[in-house]
Amino acid sequence: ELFGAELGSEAAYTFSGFNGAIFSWQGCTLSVSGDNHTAYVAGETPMDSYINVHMALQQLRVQAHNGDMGAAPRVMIVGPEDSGKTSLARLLLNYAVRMDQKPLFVDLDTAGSSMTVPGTVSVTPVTKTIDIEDGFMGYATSAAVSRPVDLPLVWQYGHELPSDNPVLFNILVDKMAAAIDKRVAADKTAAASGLIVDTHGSTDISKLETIEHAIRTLKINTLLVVGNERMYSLLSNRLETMSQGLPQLETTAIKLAKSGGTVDRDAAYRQQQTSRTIKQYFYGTTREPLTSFPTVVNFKEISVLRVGEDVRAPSSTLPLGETRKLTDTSVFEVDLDESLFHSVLAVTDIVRPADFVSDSGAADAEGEDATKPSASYDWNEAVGVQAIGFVNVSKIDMEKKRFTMTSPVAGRLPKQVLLDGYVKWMEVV
Ligand SMILES: Nc1ncnc2c1ncn2[C@@H]1O[C@H](COP(=O)(O)OP(=O)(O)OP(=O)(O)O)[C@@H](O)[C@H]1O
Repeated sequence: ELFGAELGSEAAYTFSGFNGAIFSWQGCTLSVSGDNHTAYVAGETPMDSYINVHMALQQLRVQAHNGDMGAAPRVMIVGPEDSGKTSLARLLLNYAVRMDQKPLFVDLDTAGSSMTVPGTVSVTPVTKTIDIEDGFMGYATSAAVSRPVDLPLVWQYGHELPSDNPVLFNILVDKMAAAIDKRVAADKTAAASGLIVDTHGSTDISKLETIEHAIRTLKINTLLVVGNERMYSLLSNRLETMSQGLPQLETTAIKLAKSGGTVDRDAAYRQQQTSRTIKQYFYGTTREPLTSFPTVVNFKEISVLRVGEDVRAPSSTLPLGETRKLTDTSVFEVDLDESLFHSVLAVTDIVRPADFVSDSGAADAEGEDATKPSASYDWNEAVGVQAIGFVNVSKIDMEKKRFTMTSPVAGRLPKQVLLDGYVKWMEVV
């Protein structure tokens, strides 16, 4: 198995830019070939404890299928960076699917989004095992091609870490919880199968307020703490305090060991993986390629918004003694200029008034504060709006005041209001 998905015997699989562990319950012979690989046989594995967790979750699902809906496992995985949280989520999802369950995968790992571009949060119904070679993006791509009901629901957060803008992050989790409630009300199997929530890696207890909010909002009943004793102990205490204020919240924390094989990724490796994920969003995977199309858009046809403090104006640039007032959910109209080059923007379904004249005015606003809120229109509906897709700004013509945007959907941009993100991506031909 690879993270819970069964490998075929005598089958060949191709991996690139990937680390992982192949596990066998009975032993097997593997033939490995290719460049730059480090293949070894591990002596120790936490797989026994992982399968025990799966069996316990499965029992809860059976209870839920038998009518005790409150038992449905709502699992959140937390732990330090590179402790194997996403891999454990993948394993638990795969085991659930192999037992005919339909869990929801909630991705709160904003910097390392698995199913779509980074800087987002998403929820995806998982009805098939996660692609062995192409992972979560392979799952999302095949959903885009042939199973639209399994496509993720995505919200553009636009910042790297949950702690960058906790107010906005919590609003998005609330929106997501409402979408999940709707989904599980309409699908009993999904409701009983529960959720698996992946989170951003952190051990900084002072930054765990977003985790606590998500535990409450997503009604998490099982908290898996991977690879950090101290975090387990602190969170167990916090859960006790939280349940005093919220008696209906019963969350059990379980401590799990990190797999010895997990790889500590440096910034360059993470960057490479981010770039690969974005490329797969626009161009699919080797087995399921997608086509992206360039679309030319005039500045006056679109508005690009940003929710929360603008990253281009750091606090360090303020006059001495002045502090920035965090206006976490203020909506800013971003100036249309070269700073948007290579940006990955979310397409929203916000309708711009027909007579709207953008005050971002591109070069006209030169020298002005790029973060000034738009005076001409109240964009508040942009807070917590769902992303219906993403485009990449691949060219900017300042003279003719137009962008070329790459989009996996052909034709004109369907809507004119876009949300800025934090990632930049340059297509390398
Ligand atoms: N048992 C294993 N053997 C080898 N590689 C592994 C194993 N488990 C995970 N990995 C690899 O280690 C890296 C980190 O794992 P993973 O992404 O699951 O960690 P994470 O805790 O989710 O990270 P993040 O800090 O992004 O939240 C990934 O490249 C993953 O493919």
